[in-house]
Amino acid sequence: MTQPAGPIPPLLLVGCGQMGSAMLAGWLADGLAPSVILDRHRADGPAPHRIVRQAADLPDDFTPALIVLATKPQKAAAVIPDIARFARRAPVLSVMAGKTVGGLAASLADAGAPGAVVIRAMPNTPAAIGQGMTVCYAPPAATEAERALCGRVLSAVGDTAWVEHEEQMDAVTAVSGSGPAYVFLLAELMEQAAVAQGLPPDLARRIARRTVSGAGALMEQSGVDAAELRRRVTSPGGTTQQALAVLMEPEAWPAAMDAAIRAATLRAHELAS
Ligand SMILES: NC(=O)c1ccc[n+]([C@@H]2O[C@H](COP(=O)([O-])OP(=O)(O)OC[C@H]3O[C@@H](n4cnc5c(N)ncnc54)[C@H](OP(=O)(O)O)[C@@H]3O)[C@@H](O)[C@H]2O)c1
Ligand code: PRO
Repeated sequence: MTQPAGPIPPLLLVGCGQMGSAMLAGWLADGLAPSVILDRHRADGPAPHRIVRQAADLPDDFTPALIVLATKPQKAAAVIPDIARFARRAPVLSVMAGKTVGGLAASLADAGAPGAVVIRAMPNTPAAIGQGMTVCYAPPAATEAERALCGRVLSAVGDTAWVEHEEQMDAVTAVSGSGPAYVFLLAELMEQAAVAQGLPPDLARRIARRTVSGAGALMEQSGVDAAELRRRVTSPGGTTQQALAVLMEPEAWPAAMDAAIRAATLRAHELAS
């Protein structure tokens, strides 16, 4: 789908915690039209954007191009009545894990916004530096213009993809939504193991971080398959082969990653209700 060019249209960002502020950083870097950030913790924000602590501070005729819902899924029931009056005029883009389009639309209808358009997206925190991965789902009722609007907003913070089946969003959440945490854990564990081998902590931290970020950048820039890049590091009879024999045992990383993604997918499904 071709993304419209030009500035990112005015948003109402509801919830500006870890994910909301990561997206906001990316939007600010890409030229965000004057927008409103609704979050009870932020005291100030970058001009010309307006920070409000509560939805009641916004006038009834306030009409953003898009409402981005970035509170915890557990806060959905509390926040929806706050935004329903704006959702009568603007589509809602939810980044909440688990919460379904149908469930959110029903809650909005109960709160006075029948027929509100809800589109789902699952971004990740590298959005803060324009390196995010966001997967989106739009119900059949969403118009092409509404899809394009969400695509424009999300492509400002990285790569985007769409799924046809909403159920797939749970596995997406487990892989790319939560995924940065798995990569950061890898850096943590490599650092700890380096210290255990007698390296000074500062050097251990530096080489672990740089190895993870450098490998990620190489994978991105080369476009070569991860498995082939792995093979290029693995000299026959060398050190990597010894390490991979441990990690690639079926009961080691393959089983652990499969179980982890399964557990996260299940949790995303549970968060729907
Ligand atoms: N973190 C990630 O990597 C990530 C990735 C993809 C998607 N997500 C999704 O993004 C959403 C936010 O996650 P997060 O990690 O950013 O959570 P977070 O850091 O807790 O941010 C949510 C923010 O929204 C505020 N908030 C809650 N209710 C509000 C209300 N009624 N009015 C105004 N502000 C309100 C919260 O304040 P209080 O703390 O006072 O409630 C908090 O500042 C979740 O649904 C999550 O599934 C997160
Ligand atoms: N952070 C959210 C969670 O842990 C959703 C994906 C990443 O539930």
